[in-house]
Amino acid sequence: MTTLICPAPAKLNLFLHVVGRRADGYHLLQTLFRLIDCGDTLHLSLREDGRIVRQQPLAGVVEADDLCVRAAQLLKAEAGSVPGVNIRLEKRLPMGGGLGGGSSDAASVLLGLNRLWSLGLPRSRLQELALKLGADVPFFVFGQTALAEGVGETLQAVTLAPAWYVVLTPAVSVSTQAIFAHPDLTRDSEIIKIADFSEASLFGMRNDLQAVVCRDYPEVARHLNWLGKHGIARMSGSGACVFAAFDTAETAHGVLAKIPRNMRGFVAAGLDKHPLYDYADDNEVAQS
Ligand SMILES: C[C@](O)(CO)[C@H](O)COP(=O)(O)OP(=O)(O)OC[C@H]1O[C@@H](n2ccc(N)nc2=O)[C@H](O)[C@@H]1O
Ligand SMILES: Nc1ncnc2c1ncn2[C@@H]1O[C@H](COP(=O)(O)OP(=O)(O)OP(=O)(O)O)[C@@H](O)[C@H]1O
Repeated sequence: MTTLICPAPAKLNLFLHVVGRRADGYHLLQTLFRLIDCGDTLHLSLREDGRIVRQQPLAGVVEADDLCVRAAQLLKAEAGSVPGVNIRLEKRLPMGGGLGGGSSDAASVLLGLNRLWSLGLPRSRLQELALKLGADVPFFVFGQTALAEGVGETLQAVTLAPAWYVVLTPAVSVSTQAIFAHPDLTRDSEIIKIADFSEASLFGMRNDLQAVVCRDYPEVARHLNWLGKHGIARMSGSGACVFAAFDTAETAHGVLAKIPRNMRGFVAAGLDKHPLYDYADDNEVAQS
């Protein structure tokens, strides 16, 4: 049986500013996404009967809501007749962790099936489909460090220096929807000119979701306080995970080695390209 093993790397939001709100309630953001070399793994095996089958349960997520299954169904609706697939997910990323695990799984299914089913869809079309699954999914299909605007669908590639991140994973799950709906959330950060962005300006930036998450989840505040003693600590996405960047792997591992016994975390390197980047074509003509 043909099986593709597809990594689904996590992301960090190196900053995240909420700059407005759309009529439909979705928030307008400016954020800097970076992939890291840690994530879930998907096993996609070709079936011959056209069915999309999830091979293991996922805690708290019924099959119809599973972003992996929804991504495969979306691609099937786009492509028409397809062979079918068995989807097995090795889940490592915390759910509701702000690392984009579910979004990355969905993007890896889109990219993986584009290859497994020989669809030849261009990246631009896969990004449009990705947005139907969630605001973070287009970034993973884009597959490079990116400044994002809108709800996350307008993406511009940027180059960053190599970095190693200490990521702490508080044992709480934060609902993205609840944080964006929070009455105390500030939604009026000044819009930055993307052309003016430089890596040095990251120091003055923030995650606008962090204050409300810290108020409702003291565990997130505790992890930020500890990490803040060793570097510039910030929350990723809508939390709960927090991170700090270091110039060398050794420094990052040195900090991780000191974490208190009642905290968990890992070190991951910044990734410049998605491992499945080549599974989508950037040449629009390729589709015919
Ligand atoms: C916080 C981030 O992770 C930053 O990258 C994303 O903005 C969230 O992206 P995501 O997890 O893919 O979120 P979605 O699944 O699209 O949205 C979950 C819920 O969060 C709210 N939501 C999400 C994104 C956004 N820009 N504004 C919102 O208000 C909406 O109520 C939505 O129903
Ligand atoms: N395959 C999947 N993996 C993880 N979560 C899924 C999946 N399918 C659906 N979900 C739902 O999506 C929710 C968000 O999961 P995810 O792991 O992407 O959170 P997150 O890291 O906080 O995301 P973000 O950074 O985008 O806010 C989960 O709580 C779960 O209900």
